[in-house]
Amino acid sequence: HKSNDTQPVKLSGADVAKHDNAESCWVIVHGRAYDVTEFLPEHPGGSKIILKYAGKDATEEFDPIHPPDTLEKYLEKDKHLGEVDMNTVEQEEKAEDPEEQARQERIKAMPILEQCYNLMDFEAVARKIMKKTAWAYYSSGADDEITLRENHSAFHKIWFRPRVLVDVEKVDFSSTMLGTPVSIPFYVTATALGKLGNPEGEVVLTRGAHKHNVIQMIPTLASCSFDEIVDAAADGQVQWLQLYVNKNREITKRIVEHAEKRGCKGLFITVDAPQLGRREKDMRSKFDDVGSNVQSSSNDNVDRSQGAARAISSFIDPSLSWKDIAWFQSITKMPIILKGVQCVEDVLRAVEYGVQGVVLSNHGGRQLDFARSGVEVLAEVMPILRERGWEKKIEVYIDGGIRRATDIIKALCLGAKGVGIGRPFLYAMSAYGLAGVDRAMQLLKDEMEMNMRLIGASSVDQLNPSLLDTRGLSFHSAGVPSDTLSLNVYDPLSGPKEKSK
Ligand SMILES: Cc1cc2c(cc1C)[n+](S(=O)(=O)[O-])c1c(=O)[nH]c(=O)nc-1n2C[C@H](O)[C@H](O)[C@H](O)COP(=O)(O)O
Repeated sequence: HKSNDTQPVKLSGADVAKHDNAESCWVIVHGRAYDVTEFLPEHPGGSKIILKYAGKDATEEFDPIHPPDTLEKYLEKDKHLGEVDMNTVEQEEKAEDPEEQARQERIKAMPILEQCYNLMDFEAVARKIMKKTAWAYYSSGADDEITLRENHSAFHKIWFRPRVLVDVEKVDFSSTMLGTPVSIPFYVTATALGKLGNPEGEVVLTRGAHKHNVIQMIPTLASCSFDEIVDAAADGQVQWLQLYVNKNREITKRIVEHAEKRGCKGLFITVDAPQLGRREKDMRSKFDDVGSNVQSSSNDNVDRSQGAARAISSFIDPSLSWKDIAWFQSITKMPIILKGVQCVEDVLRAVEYGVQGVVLSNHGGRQLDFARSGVEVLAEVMPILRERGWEKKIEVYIDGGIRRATDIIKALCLGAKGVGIGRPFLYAMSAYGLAGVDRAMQLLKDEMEMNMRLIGASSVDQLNPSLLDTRGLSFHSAGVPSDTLSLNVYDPLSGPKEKSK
């Protein structure tokens, strides 16, 4: 399309609308048209979701799931059809969606930020005001969400043995992680699809992490591109990379080398997700979102019924194993940390393979249900590392269900170097943007100072196992099922007989 003054003529909405089927499928993203006909069968999210926007503007659906450079990177240049005159594109009449109207009303009535006094308050607000699909993706855990809930309740099985008459006038809860000084021993863990909750996505977390001098772990499956997230960091701000290992090792090598070149100070290889877990809230909401036609015999070659998670993770390599560690050590100088280790045997192997750290984690309860909480595994691991004199050989982190500074203190008393926090910052960002993330981090710092003072510790190196009573930690008390049959026929003891009349 060239006009006589060699300015490319923009495509019209009508030009694009003609290509609205599987035989010829054009979509508009950010004002530019793309021919995705040949790409349809390869789309990890299946062809149906693209065909829903065939001949139309797909920007709104595209943005939360795809980093902005996706089309640049993965769609051949001859499929880039050029600019569209957006004035000629018919904007979809959004059918009045009562649920969306109700959500908008809830947003108008949402509490002001100052009404949030702890991390769970952000979850309460987010649950009310987030889009259903976003809430479903962030909040869901695998299967019956037993581990999701156990992550939080495990901390309720640990009690403090505080010491008194310790001078706690000055409390310093700063620490270091992989050699980087941090203001408080938590980091923002990797959580995918940040733009589902906030249109700016992960860069909001970058700014919050900078403001509070904590580390951000950049997710492989971020909505923002890796470079956008690194560019959003301030000079000297430390970030780590969370890596899902691709079946195509060349792609993985490129990602790791690029991350090191851009200054990442840690490579966190996710090892608990050879396949992403079945998160049923996410799956259900995905059905509503694209209509149940996905249920029909969809000819796409990807099972989209697994919700967003499965759709975006078909590249992950389930063959990853201990023999690959040496290869990673050969392609990067970054410290290597295995994220998602869940028993002491694998921590000992990690030490033997020479990695610098592990995160004891069950992926926020989103992977194997009935996996134990990170803090319970921590209590299993540290005494054995100490027994072998290995506790200095490796940095041990935990994540999952950390919602209070007392959770952080319990982890550090048991020997963790620090903790990762996921959902609370997603909810804070989704409800209140950067101000929300800032407040959430500050609330944790305020709690940390008070609780360190009350436990009788003025710095994190004073936190030790003697300050805890962990005897209840490994009990997973489930009520004995009631014995209904015999109860029904059982003849209870009867008390003293009344006098006969
Ligand atoms: C909440 C959440 C967690 C995800 C996450 C996405 C969300 C919305 N995603 S996921 O889509 O694949 O499951 C990732 C991810 O990209 N990579 C990863 O290593 N962990 C992922 N995690 C796990 C995360 O890094 C922590 O292990 C977990 O969030 C800690 O639990 P809390 O959320 O309770 O703090």
